[in-house]
Amino acid sequence: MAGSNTGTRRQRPNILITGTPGTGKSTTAAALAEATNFRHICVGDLVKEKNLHEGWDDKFECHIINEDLVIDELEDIMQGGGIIVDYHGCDFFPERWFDRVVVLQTENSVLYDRLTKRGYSGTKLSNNLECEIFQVLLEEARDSYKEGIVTALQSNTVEDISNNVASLADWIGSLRPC
Ligand SMILES: Nc1ncnc2c1ncn2[C@@H]1O[C@H](COP(=O)(O)OP(=O)(O)O)[C@@H](O)[C@H]1O
Repeated sequence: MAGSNTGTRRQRPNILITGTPGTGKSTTAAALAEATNFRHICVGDLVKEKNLHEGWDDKFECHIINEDLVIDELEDIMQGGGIIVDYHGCDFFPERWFDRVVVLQTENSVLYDRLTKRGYSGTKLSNNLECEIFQVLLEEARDSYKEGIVTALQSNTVEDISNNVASLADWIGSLRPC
């Protein structure tokens, strides 16, 4: 049964897809949601849509997320299971929300191309590349969740996306009651 890691009674698992910006979280989460009929929640979009922030950070060129508001917004939704959350951070979510935490990783030259295409430059570009080089999100995930539920997956090619989605969909299928 889903939720066995957390002691919850969810019929379907919740999955967190995290990683440095540009590693393919949204693309992977959307494809997995389509394959499984799960609901994809992109926390970055949610923060903008529902104003769950405290303004704009000029230095890092992003919204200053209000973590408490995000948790309040999602708490009830997460109880039902079947949610795929994507966000470039993972240490502030309640541990009990997730049955599986996936950290996407991308080779630096590939990530550089993706981020420059997205218009990142200067400090924002170098901060994100460093974040990937030093595996900041993998360490954050390992510090925040039980070892057995954290998986690092490569996300360099379109084939990687298909393989990652297929293996996560298989895992979800394997949890379904007979
Ligand atoms: N594994 C991959 N192979 C090829 N292109 C990818 C891959 N992952 C992401 N991309 C491309 O990189 C860009 C950023 O992907 P996105 O899913 O928005 O990343 P994130 O949500 O982690 O910021 C998109 O143009 C997407 O199509």
